[in-house]
Amino acid sequence: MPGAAPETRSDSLVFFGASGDLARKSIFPSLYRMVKSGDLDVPVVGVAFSQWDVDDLKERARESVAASEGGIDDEEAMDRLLGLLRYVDGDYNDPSTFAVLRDELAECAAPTHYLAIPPVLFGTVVEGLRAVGLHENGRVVVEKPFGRDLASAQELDAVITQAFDQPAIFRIDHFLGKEEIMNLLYFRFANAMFEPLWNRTYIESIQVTLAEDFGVSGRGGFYESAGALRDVIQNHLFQVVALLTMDAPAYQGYGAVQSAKVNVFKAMRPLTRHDYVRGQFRGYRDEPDVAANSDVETYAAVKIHIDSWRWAGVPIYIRTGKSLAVSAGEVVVNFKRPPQALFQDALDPDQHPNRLRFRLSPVSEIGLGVRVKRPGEEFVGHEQELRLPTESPLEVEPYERLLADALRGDSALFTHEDSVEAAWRVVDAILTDHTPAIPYEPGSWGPEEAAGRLIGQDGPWLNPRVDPHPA
Ligand SMILES: NC(=O)C1=CN([C@@H]2O[C@H](COP(=O)(O)OP(=O)(O)OC[C@H]3O[C@@H](n4cnc5c(N)ncnc54)[C@H](OP(=O)(O)O)[C@@H]3O)[C@@H](O)[C@H]2O)C=CC1
Ligand SMILES: O=C1O[C@H](COP(=O)(O)O)[C@@H](O)[C@H](O)[C@H]1O
Repeated sequence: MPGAAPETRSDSLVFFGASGDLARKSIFPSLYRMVKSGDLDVPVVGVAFSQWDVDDLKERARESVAASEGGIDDEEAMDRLLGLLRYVDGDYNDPSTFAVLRDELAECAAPTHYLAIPPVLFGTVVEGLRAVGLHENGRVVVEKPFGRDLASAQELDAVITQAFDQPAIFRIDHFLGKEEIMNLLYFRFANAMFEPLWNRTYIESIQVTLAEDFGVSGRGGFYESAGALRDVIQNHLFQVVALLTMDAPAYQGYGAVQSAKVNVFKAMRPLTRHDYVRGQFRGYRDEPDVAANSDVETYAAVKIHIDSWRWAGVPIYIRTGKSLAVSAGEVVVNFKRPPQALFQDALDPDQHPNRLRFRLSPVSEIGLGVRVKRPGEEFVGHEQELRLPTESPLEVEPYERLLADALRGDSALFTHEDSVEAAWRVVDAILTDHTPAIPYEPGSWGPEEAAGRLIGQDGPWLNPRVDPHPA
């Protein structure tokens, strides 16, 4: 029997990968916040292969929340979270792990299984659940990347849909649960003033940057099997581009947003090696679990073409990298210059066009870059930016939002298989047909070639500025 009806509220959360990096960084703090907000009051079964017991899991949970922003500010809620935790130890390749899990879930009729594990094990875990009947009346939340390429994504989908119906499959992309990314959709379609300009007639180019000033943080094994293109571009940053460039949804409701996003991926031209620059920070090969001759990219920059009426001829540049100069996420929409050089500074190549800038992290902000006249006799101006901080202390963390939605059976903010496959179609060729990764210095902005060969005349890259004391 297939998985749960979408509207059923889950009565337990099974959390595969409880000893992992994501669990420590994000999931325990989110579970804690869910307990505080009343969104989590069901047993949480952590599963890992660390030879832990439930006390080790509780210790990890406590440490993880204590180290997160805000720390433990409600001891009673922390105790409630600890009281919900159960633990199962075992290898996912060993069927007995799932038999033990089934016994642990004996009292639960509708579990949500969350797979925060290495992507190569997604299929193994789903088959393990199915073998012991834990798919019945259950749902599954699968981390990204969903597959390694188009063919493996289709194979994975076939394995998962043997166990779970599509409405019980939640493909998570935590960027879709970020306030500043949901705001891209809201900002575009809640304001009428930008929509007439949002096309090839007025927009010259778009840049999307996700820079991180840290390396692979002990995740060398994972990174060796992924690389920056699979880790971040095919999923998180493509979702950002889709929200930025999609047509208006045809009706109210998130189903229409899903369709509009798929249309963007379908209109993206498949990338070739000429649209792609790869880099690797010096020192990556010395990381644990990284091959001494690894060619895996820790930096990736691509030039996207959307062959649609709206976007024909507007290049969209996406880049991401580890060990770059700063940690920041930003989108810059560059508008075209005025059609005539009316003022004497208009021919200055350093004069910036109008820009709309969406700072996604570390703080969120929208900036509108315009030129204004400098006081004086001359008609000479400079660029000023209207800055709108959009950060709020009340923000819900992405995993808090998305896991609560999954437990409720609300799949609006999760990706669908057609989107995943359409996105793989765009990058499929360059996963294997590419130039070697170019070494770059940690703390830099990545290989020069991304500035030269890739972006060229459409540049320069606009590097996000991180204020030490943001306004
Ligand atoms: N880390 C991040 O910043 C983010 C990660 N993700 C996604 O989350 C997923 C997990 O990533 P991450 O936490 O970094 O990965 P880690 O490698 O840190 O953690 C993997 C987890 O899987 C467990 N595991 C591995 N092999 C087995 C096995 N054979 N049997 C049982 N358990 C096993 C590990 O257990 P043990 O250590 O006990 O062996 C560990 O708990 C990935 O899909 C990733 O793309 C998504 C967003 C951000
Ligand atoms: O999925 C991933 O995302 C993080 C970046 O997400 P953020 O919310 O922490 O900005 C990235 O560091 C990681 O490599 C990747 O697996």
